[in-house]
Amino acid sequence: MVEQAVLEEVFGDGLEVITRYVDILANRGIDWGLLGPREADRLWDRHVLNSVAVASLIPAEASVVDVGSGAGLPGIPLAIARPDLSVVLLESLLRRVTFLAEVVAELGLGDRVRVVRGRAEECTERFDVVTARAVAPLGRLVGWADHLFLPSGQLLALKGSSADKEVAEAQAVLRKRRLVADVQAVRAAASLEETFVVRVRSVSRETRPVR
Ligand SMILES: C[S@@+](CC[C@H](N)C(=O)[O-])C[C@H]1O[C@@H](n2cnc3c(N)ncnc32)[C@H](O)[C@@H]1O
Repeated sequence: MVEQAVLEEVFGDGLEVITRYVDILANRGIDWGLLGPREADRLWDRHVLNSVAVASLIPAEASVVDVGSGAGLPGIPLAIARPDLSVVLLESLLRRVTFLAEVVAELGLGDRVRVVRGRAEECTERFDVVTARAVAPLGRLVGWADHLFLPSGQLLALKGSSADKEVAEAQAVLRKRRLVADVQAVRAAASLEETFVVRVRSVSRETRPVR
């Protein structure tokens, strides 16, 4: 069980809202089949805090699109932990979009969080940051979503222990698209276990001269 003090450190004024979200996941999320029944006991650490670990890589006031958001991970915990962000939850399946729209309204996040139904490949908006968790292997994900981030932006794929292997396997796709990837170790709070995020950026951004 995660200590209350850690949750306060991570979510600050958003603690009551994230607690309501976890309660929704534990009930409606499982009833609707969006999460397996065995996830009920590990929602905080395996899902919510794992999602928020990526926050340290996201610049202030960024626009974020969470591709394949499912039940709202990582997009909803990120939006609650980081009130400076504006977040689009992009999801292709109608049932999940219906769930997301209900939850965003109930949690009062509608001014900063927008739910969009569609496939990443077909989305024409651009964002500072693309997030994705448990959506597709890195090479395929990059093919679907690299047009979604601005030239100065980045794609952050929450990959955990498979991060290095996925980067190695995606090298051909990355080179072809003039992208570079590195693996960042992140954690939601100093006392929590680290996880690994693949950060994908454009080569031109990496080599741009510093003025
Ligand atoms: C395994 S779920 C993961 C959901 C959530 N990100 C999580 O970590 O729990 C993958 C989700 O991605 C969605 N998805 C798959 N391909 C997609 C695409 N090309 N564009 C948008 N959503 C997609 C699926 O409908 C599904 O909800």
